[in-house]
Amino acid sequence: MRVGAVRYLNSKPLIHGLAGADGVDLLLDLPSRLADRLARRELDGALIPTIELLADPELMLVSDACVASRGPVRSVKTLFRRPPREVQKVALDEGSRTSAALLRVLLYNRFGIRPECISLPIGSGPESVRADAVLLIGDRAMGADPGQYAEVWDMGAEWRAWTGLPFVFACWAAWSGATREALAGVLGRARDAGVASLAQIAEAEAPPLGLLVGDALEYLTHSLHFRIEEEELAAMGRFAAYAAELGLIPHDPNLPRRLRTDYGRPTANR
Ligand SMILES: C=C(O[C@@H]1C=C(C(=O)O)C=C[C@H]1O)C(=O)O
Repeated sequence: MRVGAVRYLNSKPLIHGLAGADGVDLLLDLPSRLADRLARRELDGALIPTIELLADPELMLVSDACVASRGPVRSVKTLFRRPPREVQKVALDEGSRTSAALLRVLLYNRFGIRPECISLPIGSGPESVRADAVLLIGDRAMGADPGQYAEVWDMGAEWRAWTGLPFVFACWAAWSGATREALAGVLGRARDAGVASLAQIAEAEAPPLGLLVGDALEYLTHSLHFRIEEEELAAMGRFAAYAAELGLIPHDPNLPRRLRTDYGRPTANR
């Protein structure tokens, strides 16, 4: 099976051990590109930005393994050059879909703002764009220097403060129930093995990213949450409702069915 996953530090615990898994052909890319590849059916399943799953009535959640946070996430930030309530133009990290939608949802609901949106290419830093705010995700967001900005939002913390809920940034999705049956167990086991090996992952991954091992371990252990539980499901539903209200995705009355996580049981009665 062709499976795509995000290459950031945040998803290493989900794919630790997956490369060697039987029948899994693993490909790593940016979250936004994985969503496009899954849409073109080049992949059977992929770890994609949550908003892409919420937006497509044919996609199904495949596993309860995810990239979420229950408070500050540290690797998804909006850097404001002027106060948030004055923002007119935002630059959105090319790798992001979900956090891009999250920023628009928060600006609209808190300040009634629908900003002009431009893309911040992967190879370009925040200083390269003229915008009132810049959204950065992934490893490069962790190192962003807050000193030179009017305000910095940690997007996990902002969502939590506003809704009281966790936030699910990325999750596994597939087109068919058959793929879901085949992948659910593999992905869940890979996550369990990864979460049991966070120290080892931090040690291997931190140096090339210019992070201290302790810092990377703290991020993987405390900032991130790798399992979709009741609260995460509620958060996905709430986020879908806000995004639909803003016209970013269609409203899908079947969403709860697509987000079921009672995998591994016979499909007949679903
Ligand atoms: C937590 C993060 O979540 C990422 C954010 C995504 C998005 O905004 O679309 C997609 C995948 C996640 O890996 C991060 O970038 O650090």
